[in-house]
Amino acid sequence: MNTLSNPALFRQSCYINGQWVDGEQSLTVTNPVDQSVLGTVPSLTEAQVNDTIEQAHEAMAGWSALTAKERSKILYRWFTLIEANVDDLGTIMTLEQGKPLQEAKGEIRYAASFIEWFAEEGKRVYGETIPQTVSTNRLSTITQPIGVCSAITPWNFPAAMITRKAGPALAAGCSIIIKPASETPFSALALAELAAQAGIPAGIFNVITGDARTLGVPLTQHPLISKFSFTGSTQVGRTLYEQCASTIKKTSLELGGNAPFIVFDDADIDKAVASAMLSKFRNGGQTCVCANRFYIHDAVYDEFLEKFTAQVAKLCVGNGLDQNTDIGPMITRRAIDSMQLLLDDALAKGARQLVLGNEVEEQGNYINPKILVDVNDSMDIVHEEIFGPIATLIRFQDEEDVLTQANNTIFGLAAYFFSQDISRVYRVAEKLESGMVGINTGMISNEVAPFGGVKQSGLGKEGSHYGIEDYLTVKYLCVDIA
Ligand SMILES: NC(=O)C1=CN([C@@H]2O[C@H](COP(=O)(O)OP(=O)(O)OC[C@H]3O[C@@H](n4cnc5c(N)ncnc54)[C@H](OP(=O)(O)O)[C@@H]3O)[C@@H](O)[C@H]2O)C=CC1
Ligand SMILES: O=C(O)CCCC(=O)O
Repeated sequence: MNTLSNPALFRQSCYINGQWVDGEQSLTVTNPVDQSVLGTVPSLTEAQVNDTIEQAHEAMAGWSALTAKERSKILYRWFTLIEANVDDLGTIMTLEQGKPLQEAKGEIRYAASFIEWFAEEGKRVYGETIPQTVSTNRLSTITQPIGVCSAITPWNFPAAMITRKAGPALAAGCSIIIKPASETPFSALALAELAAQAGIPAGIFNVITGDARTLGVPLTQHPLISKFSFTGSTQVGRTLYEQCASTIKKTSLELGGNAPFIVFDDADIDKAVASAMLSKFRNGGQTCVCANRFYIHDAVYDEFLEKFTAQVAKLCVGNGLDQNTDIGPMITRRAIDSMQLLLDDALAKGARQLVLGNEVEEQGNYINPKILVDVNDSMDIVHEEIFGPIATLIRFQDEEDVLTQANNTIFGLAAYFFSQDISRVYRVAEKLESGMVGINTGMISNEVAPFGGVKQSGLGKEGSHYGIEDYLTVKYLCVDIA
């Protein structure tokens, strides 16, 4: 981290109640490029987490008493500081997460956009008046901050998944405690440093690190936590949802996906190919909204495959700090091992892997982009989240049939399709079982639109004007004026 222009952003302590706090034990954080040690972070005890929650609860009284406009000004300062430090924050992210530097800086801007958006949106939280049912009654609602919030976030978007939760929480008047993924805590701690510089009061934005199970228990079960938000795997989401049940917490879950990417015979193929590249290979394929299964109409299959293969063959695998790199290292060796199991299963069941000609030696956490053809529904790779740079192609002929295949999954996060027929656009968009649909585009994420899934991809919406609702309660007031 000695290349940072602002070394204060590299913090190796937790940020709790306005203080930098250490633990008796620590976790080591490594660079996925070569497993070299970047630094350590504390491994907190459950007792330290309980103290953090109590302090966040006390701090919330002052923060929620500010006007929305006062909170907005402070959040706006945080946004400005994040943008001003994009180079250093991007470097920290590339070093701990692996994604190419330009992509990392893009994520920092994306992360900042949630703070800016909710700084504004916090000022537009309204109650309402309701026509009475008894003439002497006056009925209305007020909205109030829900209380202390907790969040557990993943390594694939180490900054944006934090601000997408902290932005609305703070704008609503809540305090929040974040547990980032153990692979990528430094991006979270750098955000905490900037939160402090922005003047966010002590106890309102807290970042804690340590063993996931130890920290997860109080974050999901402490009675003073009112709302829990999680982004990560469906498997862990299920466990945390169960843990939240014991104290009936309001819960948002943004879990795994298995996005279909359908190219109809009336599609603009060049556009579909360009979008496929974005959707499949963003963050090396380690994104919950990445295309996981490509369904290509028989009539355009050969054209799509030829053009797609030509583009994939240009991708460069390497260190994210190198300017030419398109795909950095995967986050862990374990991630590659899981992909290998899916590949082996698919190849054993008749899939073919194309030779692209740009392959590098697959050592450490590096994996080449791959295209599999002759893929079918019997293969695990069609049903599980790949989370890596492997594109699987399936031919189809019939719209109804491809919809049945696309919907044949427990997941329902994102779906994409390409068609220039307006009737088909509405017909297919309405029938796809997913929370988000990209139509003639492979990029759907931004701060102004509701991000979230259906089925076992999760609960709730993040970003957009819906995103703040999860951090508010609606209180109904009934006044008898007789
Ligand atoms: N929807 C999405 O965006 C994501 C989906 N995934 C999917 O999950 C797969 C596995 O990735 P993985 O990193 O293991 O994802 P996880 O779901 O295990 O990790 C996400 C977050 O949950 C935490 N966590 C894990 N187990 C517990 C627990 N028992 N109690 C409390 N917190 C917990 C992790 O902490 P710690 O890091 O300390 O273990 C991390 O902060 C990926 O291959 C991908 O398919 C992964 C990440 C994001
Ligand atoms: O994969 C994820 O969980 C983060 C989604 C990134 C995005 O907002 O597009």
